[in-house]
Amino acid sequence: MAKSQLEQALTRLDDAARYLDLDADVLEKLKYPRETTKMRLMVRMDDGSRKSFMAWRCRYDDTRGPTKGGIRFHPEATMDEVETLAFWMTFKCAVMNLPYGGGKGAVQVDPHALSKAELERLSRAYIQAFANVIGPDRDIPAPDVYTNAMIMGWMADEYANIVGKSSPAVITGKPIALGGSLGREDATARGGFYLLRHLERDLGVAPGSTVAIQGFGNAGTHMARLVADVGYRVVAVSDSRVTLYRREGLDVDAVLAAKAGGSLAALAGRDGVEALPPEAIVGVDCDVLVPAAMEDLINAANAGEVKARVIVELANGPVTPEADEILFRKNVVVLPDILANAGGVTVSYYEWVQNRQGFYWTVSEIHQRLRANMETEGRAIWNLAKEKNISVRSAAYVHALKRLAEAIEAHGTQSYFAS
Ligand SMILES: NC(=O)C1=CN([C@@H]2O[C@H](COP(=O)(O)OP(=O)(O)OC[C@H]3O[C@@H](n4cnc5c(N)ncnc54)[C@H](OP(=O)(O)O)[C@@H]3O)[C@@H](O)[C@H]2O)C=CC1
Ligand SMILES: O=C(O)CCC(=O)C(=O)O
Repeated sequence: MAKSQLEQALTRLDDAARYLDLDADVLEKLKYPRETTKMRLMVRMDDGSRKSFMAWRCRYDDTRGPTKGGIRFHPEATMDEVETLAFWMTFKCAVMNLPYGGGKGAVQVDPHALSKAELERLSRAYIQAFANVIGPDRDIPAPDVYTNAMIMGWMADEYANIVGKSSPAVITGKPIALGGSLGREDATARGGFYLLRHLERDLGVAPGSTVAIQGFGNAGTHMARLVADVGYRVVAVSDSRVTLYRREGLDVDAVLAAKAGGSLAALAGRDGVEALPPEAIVGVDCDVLVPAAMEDLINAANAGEVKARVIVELANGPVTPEADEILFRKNVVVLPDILANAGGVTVSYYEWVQNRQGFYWTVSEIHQRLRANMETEGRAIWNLAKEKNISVRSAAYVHALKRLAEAIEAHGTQSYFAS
């Protein structure tokens, strides 16, 4: 029988455990999600009918603090996917030494098929359903695929209505007007960008190197702008419909404008821009490939096509464990999701801290802190990978697992956290 997504993800835990002398309790604790709540949301449509949508929230592990992680609105969302994403959040928060465990949520819906009012009712229904699961000290959602600051604003408002008081620290990635943090909007890309720049010499890339970006939403668009601004050449970008490719480099401003105008394809054929199928981005000739969309993009079937020397995983889980082995043998360096896209949750943490203290930082303070955090954890993981001759992903898991194990043990052997 084929492995579930979570079973596949757990192979990374087993791999990391080989490098540490762990108490068996630690692995037993981390092998299963602590709590997954499943609810069917009933939402009134504009035409007066009611439609139902399956929704989940998983709190995978709260050993190191309240669970933290985004909410995804996607037609193919499943409980297995939510639990896997929550497992990754557990390790991501530990990689960055944030005082959080891992969580994630999703609604199985195509949000593009809803009107704005329907989307708002769906977002509020999610909070009505999960109000007892989430909370500023229990479980703190944020944006993910096909959710954004506007949706987080509606959700924070609904939570405030339910608990009868303003409670901004319950959700991060909010609009600035509702206590959102400066710098959260591009934080996922910026974290990956700071990591890439810090490791340039080790990786053998620099401004002038070529970049291909898969997925052109929050993570992908900001990454395109950041790398182009310092002189990297963005040769390809893709979304769910098309890959645009130009060997000499794309005009990033024009690409951003085309996407904002509704369709990347509008640029096809202009100035030598080629339009290819979305999946063609994997084999594009480039130095740095940046997956910024969904899981399993690079798998056993297409890993051999990768021409990039470096992969920066802004997406969660874009490389399967089988593909990881193929890439490692090909000397392709993968900067793994739990490190490379951790800028998002790190600035979410800053937002939560600012909400709790009621005092807000400037955007340059946010950028400075984020850069320092990415460089500290990134360097430690890079050095560990070199020292043990293992992949950067394995090193990131070992780095996080050490912290998780210490916390599990510190709770005491009779604690429910460790029992
Ligand atoms: N937002 C955040 O703060 C964080 C996000 N991430 C991860 O980054 C990734 C992207 O998230 P985010 O940018 O927020 O999401 P967005 O919803 O903003 O953008 C998603 C992008 O992915 C594209 N896409 C969706 N399905 C496919 C597909 N099958 N093939 C190619 N492209 C596809 C979409 O295409 P189209 O535009 O055509 O719909 C869109 O451009 C996800 O893995 C997410 O979990 C990780 C950390 C934090
Ligand atoms: O900002 C956050 O809290 C979580 C972001 C997220 O869902 C992720 O890192 O995958």
